[in-house]
Amino acid sequence: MSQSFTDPDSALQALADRIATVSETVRTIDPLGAILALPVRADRDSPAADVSAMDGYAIRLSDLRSDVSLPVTGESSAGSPPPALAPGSVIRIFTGAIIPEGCEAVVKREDTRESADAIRFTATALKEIQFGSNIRRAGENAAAGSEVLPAGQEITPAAVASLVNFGCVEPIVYRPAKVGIITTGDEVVDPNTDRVQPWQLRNSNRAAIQALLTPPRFVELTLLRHVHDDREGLKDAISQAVDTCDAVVLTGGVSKGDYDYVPEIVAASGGEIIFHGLPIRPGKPILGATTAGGKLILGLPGNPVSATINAHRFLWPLVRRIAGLHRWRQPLPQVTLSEAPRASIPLHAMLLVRMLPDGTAALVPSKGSGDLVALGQSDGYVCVPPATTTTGPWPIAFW
Ligand SMILES: Nc1nc2c(c(=O)[nH]1)N[C@H]1C(S)=C(S)[C@@H](COP(=O)(O)OP(=O)(O)OC[C@H]3O[C@@H](n4cnc5c(N)ncnc54)[C@H](O)[C@@H]3O)O[C@H]1N2
Ligand code: MOO
Repeated sequence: MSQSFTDPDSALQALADRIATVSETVRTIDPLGAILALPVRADRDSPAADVSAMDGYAIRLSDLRSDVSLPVTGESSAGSPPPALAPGSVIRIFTGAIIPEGCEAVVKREDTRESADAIRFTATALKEIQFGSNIRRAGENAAAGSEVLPAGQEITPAAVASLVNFGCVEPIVYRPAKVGIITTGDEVVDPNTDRVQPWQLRNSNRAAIQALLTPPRFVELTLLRHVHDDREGLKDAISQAVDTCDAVVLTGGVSKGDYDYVPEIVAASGGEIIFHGLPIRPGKPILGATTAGGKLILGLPGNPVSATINAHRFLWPLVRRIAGLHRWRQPLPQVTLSEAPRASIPLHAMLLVRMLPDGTAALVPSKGSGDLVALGQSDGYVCVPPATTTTGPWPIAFW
C-alpha cells in the first residue's frame, strides 16, 4: 500500500527499510572502492613494539643532567633490533626504530649538543623531557586482535594503507550492487543519432544516472535499456531487469499521462509501492517500490532536472545501502544562499545552485525541470523546506 509522506527523508528511510542488501562476498587482492564485508582486526600490536617518534638519542632519565657529556655507545635504526642501553651512555636512534632496553625517553637531536661521539643536553631537553617522551608505545594505536576497520566501510585509499599495515592483503568484500537503468519514451533517442527531429530528444537521463553511478567500485551497471511507451515492452524490460539486478531505476512514465505505465506494471508484478508522489519539487510524481524479494524499483520522473536531482537524492543513497555501506546516508553541509528564493511553495524544494567565491550559494536561474542548461551550470542543489523564502543556511548536495 502506497503511503503518504510529508517529508522526503522519511520516504527514503521507509524505502531503505524494505530493501535487501547484498550478502554475497568475495575475496579480492584489489579492494580499492569495494565495501568490507567483515571487520578487519589487528594481526599484531600497532606499533608492534615501543618505537621512537623522533630522530635523536635514547636515554635514561637519571642521566638527564646539565653537567654530563654522555658517550654514544650504539645505534638503533629502523629495520634492525636495538642494542641495550647501559647507564651513563646514550644510543643514537631514528624515527620508527625500536626503543632499546633500559631507555626511558628519547631526546630529539636538535635538543642536544652533538660532538664526535658524545652528547650534552640543551636547556629545552632538561626542561621538557619526561618518562616516555617521544616514545610511541606498543599497541597504542590498536592492540593485537582489536577491530581496526568495521564491516560496511568503503575501502578508501586511506583504508588501503590500514589494511596493508595489518597484513590484510586480500580482504573479504561484498560483491558490487547490480543496477539496471531503464529509460522510457518514444521521443527519446540515442545521443549518437545523426539528425534529431524537433519531436525527439537525446537520452540525457541515462547518461546522468550512469555518470552518477560510475565512479564507485561497489556498483555494477548490469543493464541499460531504452523502451518505447509500450506496456508489454516495458513489462518485459522490468521483469528482465528485476531478474538480473539488485536495483532497477526507471525514468519517465511515472506521471499521469496515458502512456505512464510504470506504476501499474510494478503493482501488477506483486511489488509493494512504498510511495508514489512526494511533496517535492522537482520530482513530485516519483515512485519508490520494492519487489517481493526486496529489490528496489525506483521510478524517476522523465524531466531531466528532476531525474538527475532525484537520482542523486534517492537512488544514490539507496544503492550505497544495497551495496552494504553502513554510512549510506551522507550528512550534507549547510550553505547560505546569496539571495532568498522568490516564490514560496508548499513543497520541499531542491534548487540548483552555484557556489560563489564568498562561500555563499547563488540560485541558478532556471526555466524549470526541463532546463538542462541550468542543470549543467550548477554545482549542486540546496534542499529548502516548504513555504520558505529565507536564505538559510540550508543543506547542500554537490554533484
Ligand atoms: N497531469 C499531470 N501531468 C504532469 C504531472 C502531474 O502531476 N499531473 N507531473 C508533471 C511532472 S512534475 C513531471 S516531472 C512530469 C514527469 O512525467 P513522467 O515521469 O511521466 O515523464 P515523461 O512524461 O515521460 O517525460 C517528461 C519529460 O522528460 C523528457 N524525458 C523523458 N525521458 C527522458 C530522457 N531519458 N532523457 C531526456 N529527457 C527525457 C520527456 O521528453 C518529457 O519532456 O510530468 C508532469 N506532468
Ligand atoms: O518532477 Mo517535475 O520535474 O516536478 O516537473
